[in-house]
Amino acid sequence: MSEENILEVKDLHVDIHMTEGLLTAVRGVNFEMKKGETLGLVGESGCGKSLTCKAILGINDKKCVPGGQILFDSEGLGKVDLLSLDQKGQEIRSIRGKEISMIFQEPMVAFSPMYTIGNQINEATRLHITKDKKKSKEISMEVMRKVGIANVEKRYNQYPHEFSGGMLQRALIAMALVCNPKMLIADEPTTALDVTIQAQILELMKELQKDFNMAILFITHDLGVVAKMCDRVAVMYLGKIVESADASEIYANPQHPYTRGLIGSVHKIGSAKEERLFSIEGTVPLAMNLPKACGFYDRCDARIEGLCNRAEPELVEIAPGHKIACFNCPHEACKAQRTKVEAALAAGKSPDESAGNGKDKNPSARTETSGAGKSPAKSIFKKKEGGRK
Ligand SMILES: Nc1ncnc2c1ncn2[C@@H]1O[C@H](COP(=O)(O)OP(=O)(O)OP(=O)(O)O)[C@@H](O)[C@H]1O
Repeated sequence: MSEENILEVKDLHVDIHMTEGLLTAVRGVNFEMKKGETLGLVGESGCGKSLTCKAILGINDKKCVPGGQILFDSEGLGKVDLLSLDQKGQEIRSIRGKEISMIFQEPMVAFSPMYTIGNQINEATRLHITKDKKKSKEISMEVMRKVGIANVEKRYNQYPHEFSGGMLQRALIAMALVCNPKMLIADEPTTALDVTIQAQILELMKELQKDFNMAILFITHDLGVVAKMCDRVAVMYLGKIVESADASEIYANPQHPYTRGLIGSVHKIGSAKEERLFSIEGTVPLAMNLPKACGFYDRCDARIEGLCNRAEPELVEIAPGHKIACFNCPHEACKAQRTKVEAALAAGKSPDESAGNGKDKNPSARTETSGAGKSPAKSIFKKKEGGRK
């Protein structure tokens, strides 16, 4: 594990054993996070973002089975593979909540309505920092002040229903930060808030990140939030990362057709009124019995027939720090992968060694198995009918 990294996720898989069959929800995800940086994990609903995060914390359902490696630079345990730890054992519990914290999108669900806010923040303080009641209350109140909760003495003894949505999200952030974690996982932390409160919370998170010098893994489908918050971005589709780069590079120079679609679907302030928003036709297919093909094939307007429906591209680096998994990309590294896979297919060999995860159950070409009941799309980027005038 590299010295500058706090986290390295290597070939992460999450398989879900359903009565209908095996759902390969996360299919070989690789990324790393440097100390103190913010990485945005972006993608549509159902592409595997939350399962990836829950695998890091070891809080996935029993039926969701992770594989691969999640290396974490822990204070107490040194460099450790989180997946090798007993997911209910003492070691992972000494990391979860203390060294790695998480905030969710729904603070109302995260807090129990039965206990006061102070009591719940204090629970983490007592568990991980000090058993001394007076001291732990002081620490909890201090962090409540830090996240901008006024009148802390009164607020400490109030119940969740007495807090507004924005204030409750601040309290949730306080609970996540009370142990001074090295890493924070923020799963859509502002989705449930209105835009002005959203902006305040994002600003607060940025300030606190500097104060606490922590890395943030930011899960979102909102590219506006990514632009504001993230140093780097990993775009996920159907359980895989299809593009990753610095945030500024992703916006200036998106290469994967899916990333271009996501960016095109965000309205930019200052753009002409007549300019219409793009929508990506179809939905993320269900990752069950996937054929050997690019996961985005059915929705892609840049697909290459006979190739994208027969092999799955791997992530290749096209510029320092910029990776993409697409056969139809003009960069040399992508062209080299394409040539190799085409040669393997022409020779009647499996292209698995050149590209594709080789774990798919159905080796047939992707024809009718489009998943999620979609008809094969002619173009993914359909201009919205009756767009802005
Ligand atoms: N406990 C579970 N049981 C069955 N299927 C699950 C479970 N958790 C997740 N899935 C499925 O795994 C896939 C990935 O889910 P995940 O929650 O990681 O997606 P996501 O990208 O975080 O979406 P969202 O933005 O909606 O949270 C989806 O098809 C989802 O329905």
